[in-house]
Amino acid sequence: MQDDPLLSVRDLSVRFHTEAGTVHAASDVSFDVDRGETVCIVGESGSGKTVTSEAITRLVPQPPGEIDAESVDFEGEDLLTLPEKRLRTLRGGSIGHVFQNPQSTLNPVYTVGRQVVEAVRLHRDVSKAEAREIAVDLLDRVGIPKAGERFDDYPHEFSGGQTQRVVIAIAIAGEPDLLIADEPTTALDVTIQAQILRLLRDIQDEFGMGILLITHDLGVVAEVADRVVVMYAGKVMEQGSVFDVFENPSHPYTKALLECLPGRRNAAEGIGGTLPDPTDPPDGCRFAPRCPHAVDACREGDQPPAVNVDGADDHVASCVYYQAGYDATVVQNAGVAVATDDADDDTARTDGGERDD
Ligand SMILES: Nc1ncnc2c1ncn2[C@@H]1O[C@H](COP(=O)(O)OP(=O)(O)OP(=O)(O)O)[C@@H](O)[C@H]1O
Ligand code: NI
Repeated sequence: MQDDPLLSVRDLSVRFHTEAGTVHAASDVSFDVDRGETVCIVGESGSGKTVTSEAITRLVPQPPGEIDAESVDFEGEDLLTLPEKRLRTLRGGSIGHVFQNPQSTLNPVYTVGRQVVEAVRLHRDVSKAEAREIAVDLLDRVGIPKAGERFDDYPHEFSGGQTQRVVIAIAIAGEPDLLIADEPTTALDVTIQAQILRLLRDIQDEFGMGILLITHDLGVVAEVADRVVVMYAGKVMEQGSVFDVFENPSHPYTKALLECLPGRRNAAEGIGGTLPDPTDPPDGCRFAPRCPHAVDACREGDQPPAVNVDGADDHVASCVYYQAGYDATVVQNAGVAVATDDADDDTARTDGGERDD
């Protein structure tokens, strides 16, 4: 018997009604996050990662936003139709959220300790003194040295890496089952970045929570993901286990992204062209205008359905070439597979998603 996923998102779409027109920020996005699992949403800037993650708990302001979905199921409740009051209990409680801009999470006029205490008391019925104890413990656990002494310091007295640790402490204050972390390491240098990723992993091991991690950095994905959702221009292009997606990238967009990794063919140039206008996305596959393999069928109708690309039934790509009557080898054999025969270049290779510590 298999447990239901912790989070199950089906056909989630987010539009913004603006003076310039309707922005199609995310369209028919579907994925699951299991308990204890890390799912990464990856894609270029503007592909709809943040909007998707914030729509899960309906944080996208409506209006100008408009969220719809078949369902957004979290622990048996449909977040899409849940009363706002219940949703507020879940936010910061069962669902922790680390926002893309950590500075905006902390209020500069209150001490860090007070803000962690507030997060604790919001979701746990404890006295002030107990909350303080829990807060110090949380700060300690996320690696703030001498947490008790730092308790009454203000946010500006913390470095970027420490600020991110505090933000994570606040996000886990409610002992979440799901942690949504939006580019949690982007602003940090590589050493600190590695520490923060390790911290998230340690917390996950301890609490068994599911993590939805948003990043544009494939290096981060290789480091932490169990599964990967590749987004482009608001649509899911490909998804599968980290092993399948890195070893057998199947959508031309995923291949193009991987070719931009350090040491790869397009490391310097990046993917040619730009994202389509989100108020007027192209017909057919949204990547077609930049795709070297695009044929007429790629420019017609809707985004191609997600179809199984190999034996693994959870590895799917939304590409015309995997449909009956097309020769999938045209896209499968192109690109990354031939780009590297350099054994040193293992940036994109992972050990099948296994953790190496
Ligand atoms: N409040 C808003 N009003 C109008 N358009 C918006 C709004 N918020 C986001 N968008 C648009 O939605 C699209 C997706 O944005 P989103 O922030 O989700 O991208 P992202 O993948 O998170 O990018 P980044 O890597 O830069 O964080 C973009 O075209 C963006 O301009
Ligand atoms: Ni974002």
